[in-house]
Amino acid sequence: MAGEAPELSAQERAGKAFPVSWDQFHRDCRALTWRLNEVGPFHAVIAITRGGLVPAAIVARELGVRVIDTVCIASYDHDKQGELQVLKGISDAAMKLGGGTGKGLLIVDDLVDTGKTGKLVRKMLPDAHFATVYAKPMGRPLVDTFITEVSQDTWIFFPWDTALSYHPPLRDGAA
Ligand SMILES: O=P(O)(O)OC[C@H]1O[C@H](OP(=O)(O)OP(=O)(O)O)[C@H](O)[C@@H]1O
Ligand SMILES: O=c1[nH]c(=O)c2nc[nH]c2[nH]1
Ligand SMILES: [Mg+2]
Repeated sequence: MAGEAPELSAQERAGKAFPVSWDQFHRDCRALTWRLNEVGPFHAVIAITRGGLVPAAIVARELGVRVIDTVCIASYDHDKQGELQVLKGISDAAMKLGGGTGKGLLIVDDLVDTGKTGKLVRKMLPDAHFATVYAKPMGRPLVDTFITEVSQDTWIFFPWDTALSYHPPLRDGAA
């Protein structure tokens, strides 16, 4: 409608940017594994796709876990969160390994923001251990282990979503 302010995306509302390089992400995933190594062993890793696939591969490699399953959830369309859609649930084989409740399973995602995604997966596997690399305050209570907390008004830019580009000098008004 004319005169109405356009709705801001989650990224625009966030305001602050936290860009993460591949190198930094790999290091943070390794740091996460150091913590998880004290908690395991785990029968399987469950990656929340798609963002959880990259940390799940690194964590599983470091922990020596070879059984990996996915739970496929779509919510953010680029940077706007809509209704959560479970596109693929946890496999029967992984469910069996976790005794039906997720005991001994490790859920991995790249981050928790509002916690909506994490809450849904926790409902599926209440006894699983939930690990993320990054956590914002709203989602933090849902996570058992994470590495870095960023403020709620920060948008994390992952290396698989970004590319190197020219940045104007601060003097010319760059943020
Ligand atoms: O705590 P929440 O507010 O629910 O947000 C966190 C979720 O959002 C992102 O996934 P997204 O839905 O963008 O899908 P993707 O992993 O396929 O990029 C991220 O990877 C988490 O899974
Ligand atoms: O790339 C992303 N960065 C974020 O901070 C975020 N929060 C929810 N979903 C997200 N995706
Ligand atoms: Mg995700």
